[in-house]
Amino acid sequence: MAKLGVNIDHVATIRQARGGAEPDPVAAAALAEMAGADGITVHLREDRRHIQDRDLKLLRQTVKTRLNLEMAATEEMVGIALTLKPDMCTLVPEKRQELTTEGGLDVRLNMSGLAEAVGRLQDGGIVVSLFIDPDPDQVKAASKIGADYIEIHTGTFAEARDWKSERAELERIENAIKLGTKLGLGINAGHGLNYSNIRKVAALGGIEEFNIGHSIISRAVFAGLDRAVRDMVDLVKYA
Ligand SMILES: CC(=O)[C@@H](O)[C@H](O)COP(=O)(O)O
Ligand SMILES: NCC(=O)COP(=O)(O)O
Repeated sequence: MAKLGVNIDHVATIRQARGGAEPDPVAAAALAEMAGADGITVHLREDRRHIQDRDLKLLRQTVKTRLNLEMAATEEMVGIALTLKPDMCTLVPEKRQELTTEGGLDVRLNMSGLAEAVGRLQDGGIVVSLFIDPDPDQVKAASKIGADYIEIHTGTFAEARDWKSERAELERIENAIKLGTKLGLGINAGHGLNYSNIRKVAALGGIEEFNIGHSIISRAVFAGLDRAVRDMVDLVKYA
């Protein structure tokens, strides 16, 4: 059965809109866990647009499931991770101007820098995942540099506007799952997944954990976080 990691960045986005103290992503993490989340995901961006260093410190002390820290493979972030020791680090590409992550890491192009970051994090006892597009060359490169997991970027699938491109992207995701599994990588997936499109990806099988944020927090605005997490847990586990 697949697991659900709840990304709580957008709770912090609302807090940062006023620069105050609420809503607190630390409280959101506790509620998500009580509703059945298997893990909590946060993206500490270099520009600190949502999650703050204070959140990360408190989450490390309070998260009872698993804490997955998404971050760029920079010196600053590797240092923070080695001090904080999240259960998993997911290395992601980051652009200052983007509204959200626009694609996967180019592992092939940045092999040596990423290999160094992966090695340093693993030496610190942290499990490392690489957020990549469902591209066989990127899957092979992730395996080559010793990543423990890949997180398959599902954003292109989520944005497909006709069945043909959606089916083509699902096929790419399925092939990436098969190849990654064959190479001994653990497989996670995420980005842009919601209450309608999750079934198709979950039904492929072979994905250990889905990281989902925006759609859950959006539903929580109307239905409450407990209901929103429970509904997604059901979809992820019983697709
Ligand atoms: C890496 C990824 O797919 C998402 O977790 C995303 O980067 C979350 O960060 P934002 O909420 O800033 O888009
Ligand atoms: N890595 C994907 C993630 O954590 C959540 O992405 P989204 O559901 O907010 O698009």
